[in-house]
Amino acid sequence: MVQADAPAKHLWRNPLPLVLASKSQARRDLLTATGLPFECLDASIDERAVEDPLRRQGGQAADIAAHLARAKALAIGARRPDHLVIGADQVLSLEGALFSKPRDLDEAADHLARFSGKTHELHAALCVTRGGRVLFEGVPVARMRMRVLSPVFIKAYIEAAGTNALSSVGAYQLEHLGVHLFEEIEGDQSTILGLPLIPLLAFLRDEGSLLG
Ligand SMILES: Nc1nc2c(ncn2[C@@H]2O[C@H](COP(=O)(O)OP(=O)(O)OP(=O)(O)O)[C@@H](O)[C@H]2O)c(=O)[nH]1
Repeated sequence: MVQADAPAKHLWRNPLPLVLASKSQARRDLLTATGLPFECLDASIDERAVEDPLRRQGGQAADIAAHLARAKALAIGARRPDHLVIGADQVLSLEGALFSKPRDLDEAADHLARFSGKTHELHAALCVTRGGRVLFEGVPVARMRMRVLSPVFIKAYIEAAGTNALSSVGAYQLEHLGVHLFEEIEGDQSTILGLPLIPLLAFLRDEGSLLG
């Protein structure tokens, strides 16, 4: 699916649209907001196969996220060798412990109880490739200070959020009910939602595909 009527297509200097290697609705919405023409393809890589060995070797959150973002971009790049392909991945870290998306609502509640009253980091890796070559990589970080959550609140929040709590790495969607969870946030909204747009657009301007 290519965004045919991209509102900012007049800013786009590349004859080919961008490709977003992602099944994430949040990432698709973020790239749509830029108004640039793009196609979405799900990389469908086995993230655990990439992540588990790195975790066993003591890999840090930023390194793991960067490996996964690169793997997604390169996997789709093999199908779109002439396009600029964007891969992204997010890893949450709390006091050295790494968290992926919760598998069920009980685990989502457990994650929130562990995050309660503490500051966790969201490492949002971005990778842009073309023709099998990595052209840009970055891992901006957001710092999320969560307020102290009572068990009663966590239960009510999970009931209200429902399965939306399973679609994001921190069991929250900041632009929806997740905003109730925080005391202070340090970082760009697009970094928190999983696709750091500021560094992406800066790269595209430097590379010449986007009008500067
Ligand atoms: N809507 C929303 N999504 C968030 C938020 N924080 C993190 N996410 C999403 O959480 C998901 C993190 O999981 P990943 O493994 O990086 O990505 P994914 O969902 O598997 O999607 P792929 O890009 O196809 O790998 C991404 O889809 C992020 O967009 C948020 O505050 N709001």
